Amino acid sequence: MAATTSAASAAAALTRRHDGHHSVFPAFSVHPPEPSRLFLLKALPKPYPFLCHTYPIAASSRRCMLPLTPHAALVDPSHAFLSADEDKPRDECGVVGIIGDPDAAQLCSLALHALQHRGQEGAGIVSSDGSSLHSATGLGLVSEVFSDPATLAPLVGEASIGHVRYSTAGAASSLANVQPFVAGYRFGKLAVAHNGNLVNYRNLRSALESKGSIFNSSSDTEVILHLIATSSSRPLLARIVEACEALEGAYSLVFLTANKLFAVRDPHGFRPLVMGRRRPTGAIVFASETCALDLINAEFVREVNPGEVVVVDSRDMSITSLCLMPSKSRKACVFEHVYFALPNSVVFGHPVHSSRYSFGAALARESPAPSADIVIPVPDSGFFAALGFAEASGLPFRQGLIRSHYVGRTFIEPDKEGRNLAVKLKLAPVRGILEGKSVVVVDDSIVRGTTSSKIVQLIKAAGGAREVHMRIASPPIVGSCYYGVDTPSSEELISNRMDVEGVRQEIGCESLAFLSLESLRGVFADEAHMFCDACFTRDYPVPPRNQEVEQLVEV
Ligand SMILES: O=P(O)(O)OC[C@H]1O[C@H](OP(=O)(O)OP(=O)(O)O)[C@H](O)[C@@H]1O
Ligand SMILES: NC(=O)CC[C@H](N)C(=O)O
Ligand code: SF4
Ligand SMILES: [Mg+2]
Repeated sequence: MAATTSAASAAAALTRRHDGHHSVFPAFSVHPPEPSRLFLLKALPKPYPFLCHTYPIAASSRRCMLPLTPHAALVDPSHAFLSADEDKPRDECGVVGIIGDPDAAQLCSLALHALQHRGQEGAGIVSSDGSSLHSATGLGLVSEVFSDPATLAPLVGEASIGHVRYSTAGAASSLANVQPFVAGYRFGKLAVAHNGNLVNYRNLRSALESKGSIFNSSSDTEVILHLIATSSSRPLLARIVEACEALEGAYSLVFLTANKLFAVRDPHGFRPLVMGRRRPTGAIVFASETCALDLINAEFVREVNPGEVVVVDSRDMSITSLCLMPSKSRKACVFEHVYFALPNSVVFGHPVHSSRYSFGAALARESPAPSADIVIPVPDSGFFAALGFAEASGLPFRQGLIRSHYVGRTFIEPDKEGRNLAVKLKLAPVRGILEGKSVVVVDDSIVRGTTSSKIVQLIKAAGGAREVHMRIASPPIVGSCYYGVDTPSSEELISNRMDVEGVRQEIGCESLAFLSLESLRGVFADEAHMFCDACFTRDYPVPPRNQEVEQLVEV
């Protein structure tokens, strides 16, 4: 009975992803601002709470106007949004910034849709009409948050920033943590969207709180706004740089004011951030991945460089670029290429599909499976590595697992029963392809091993395969990430608990091999030292800071 209930709840939870693949976006039309909407908190019907805000820019008080938007007030505690599946490396956030286009917010929503794979907990857009900021944020997928054209309609203006969230710090289910954040400070309003994670945010927050700052969210990102607001530097650019100098860890940021868009990348360049230009209007676009540029007809111009601040002024569309932060060794996240980014994106100057293909080909050379009959990919992110494996080994490539389009990248269900069902719902074996065969199964990574062990069972029991040889197109994950990927704690990582033979036995396959670290690095050749691979090596470019800052209790 309990199992049935658990299975039913897992199925219900999983199918909530359905809308994400069949969303209908509103036509590109700019609605005139409605004066009655000023300062109007607009709560749309469940299942997802929403917020629409209009912020006057002109405010200039002697004190900073923090706290931030009063999102928390609208959170319905009874609404338990998709809690994250702790079993997976959760995706990370995606950011977008557009300036110089009359359809800025609509384009932003499309770009966020292209970045949906980077975060599915919440989405938001803030626009500027030159004097006011307008904001809409909500929990859930982009298609859910912006399903009603009335949510986008108030987001007028020719500039906007957007965010899709997967939390690294601060509760996933809290609307208060959904970005972009908007804050008032001495010289007006400022919005920010952040991809990454700050390793020293607890210390920064504690220091700010001891000076009187009041925080509205539990997200690390909020400290950035407080640092900017409390900076004594001028102009805003100098405040942003001063704030960033206090940050440790990973941050690809976009900021929006009444008439400026800022794009900033941390000095190591952990997370991607690219700049493009829309062909039809000449609008400047910033996005986490090039797939977002492609969708909105923007040409790739270049990456925002590590440590760089790019400022675009809407009044004359002038672009200023400053490398103001002290230079540090480049440490681009290699896991973007292994798993996170979409294969049609070019990340850190390398096409993702091509690096995944090369990982698979290298794996075939160093760990072949000569007795196997066919190679099958674990969809989606194992696809190109499996293709590379098959072509390098001369084995036929077959689609032996079909992936449901209605189940997202990650899914909820904290208990084992639910997880088993989740894999069953997501992946189905094709018996006609697998029956009686010796099969090489290629996936991009193993985190806790749940997916792999369930796949082996599926392929053998339901698919009728004779043998399963697992090949993983990345090295064993032995360390948690502190730079924007919410991997489980190191104790939960299966390769941190046992050696390859132990993992093989746990998964139940005939053979198991991971790509070696040397081969992973070999794919990037001379550039390998410019990549972070700490989750495979525990060689952390920025030391993680685990110390908890004592919570002060007022008596
Ligand atoms: O060892 P585990 O804890 O099971 O996690 C590893 C699996 O999770 C990821 O897939 P995911 O389903 O998140 O996304 P995808 O559909 O994009 O491959 C990854 O590609 C592996 O298949
Ligand atoms: N994955 C991310 O980039 C998350 C951004 C931010 N640290 C948050 O938790 O919201
Ligand atoms: S630790 Fe791993 S996931 Fe995190 S930034 Fe480094 S390579 Fe990427
Ligand atoms: Mg997968």
